[in-house]
Amino acid sequence: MITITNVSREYAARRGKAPVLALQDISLQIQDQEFVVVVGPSGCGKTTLLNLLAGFEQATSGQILFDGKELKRPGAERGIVFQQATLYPWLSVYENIALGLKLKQGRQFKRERVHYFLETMGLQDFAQHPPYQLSGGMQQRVAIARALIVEPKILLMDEPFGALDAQTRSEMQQFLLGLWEHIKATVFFITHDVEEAILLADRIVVMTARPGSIAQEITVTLPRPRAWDIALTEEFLALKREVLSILRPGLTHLQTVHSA
Ligand SMILES: Nc1ncnc2c1ncn2[C@@H]1O[C@H](COP(=O)(O)OP(=O)(O)OP(=O)(O)O)[C@@H](O)[C@H]1O
Repeated sequence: MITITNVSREYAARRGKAPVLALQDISLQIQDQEFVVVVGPSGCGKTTLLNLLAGFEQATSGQILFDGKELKRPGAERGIVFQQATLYPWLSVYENIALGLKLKQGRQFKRERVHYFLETMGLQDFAQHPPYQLSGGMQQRVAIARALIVEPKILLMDEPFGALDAQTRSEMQQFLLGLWEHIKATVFFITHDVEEAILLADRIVVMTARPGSIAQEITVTLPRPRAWDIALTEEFLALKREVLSILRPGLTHLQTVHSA
């Protein structure tokens, strides 16, 4: 479990600019195997929060506990997937996935693990290809495999499908849902896309504009497994309206006036 208590993060003043308070007084608990999605306006501190959980940055005040221990630096129990797949172009898909495994774990073990993930990700025919020969969605699958191969307890995902076209994005959402049912790791996922948030999440954390704080937490009780057409249900639309009314209160008001 991750417990974030009264966390704030200020970036120091730079080149004559005032300091930036990116996050203000964030308190949040993330349960084991929960799928938590953070949505919020641009610049509200979503990536800053993820970087704190990754251990890339330190809170200015407050505390983050991971299974009761203070979280201060990166660790193998936290896998990270960014918007760009950030793969090594001179290594094959196989080698990119194998990167996280240590040599001392033995060749046989390594080979089996990589093959397991190649299969799970539907990449078995591309093992020896360099990543730039793969589509964007496939490259992200390699990045997810690379993060998962060390069996992290939590997967931190920063807009992982943000750079993909709509069709591939939808496929990757379904893929991630299936994978998550299977691996049952905790997922902490950042997105701009409200529909993506509702489709994936057990709980949506809606943030305010900068300085980012938590506007509301919304539990998503839609049944699982979920397919894309759940977005057509009344329950889904009600959730969408709820999230949008927090993110863009003016817009929801206009829609109401228009449909009246
Ligand atoms: N290293 C830094 N130094 C100074 N300011 C920073 C730094 N990193 C982020 N910021 C500022 O902190 C605020 C929060 O940034 P952050 O990237 O966390 O927001 P975000 O919600 O992820 O944004 P987006 O949705 O656009 O990706 C922004 O105003 C940003 O300019």
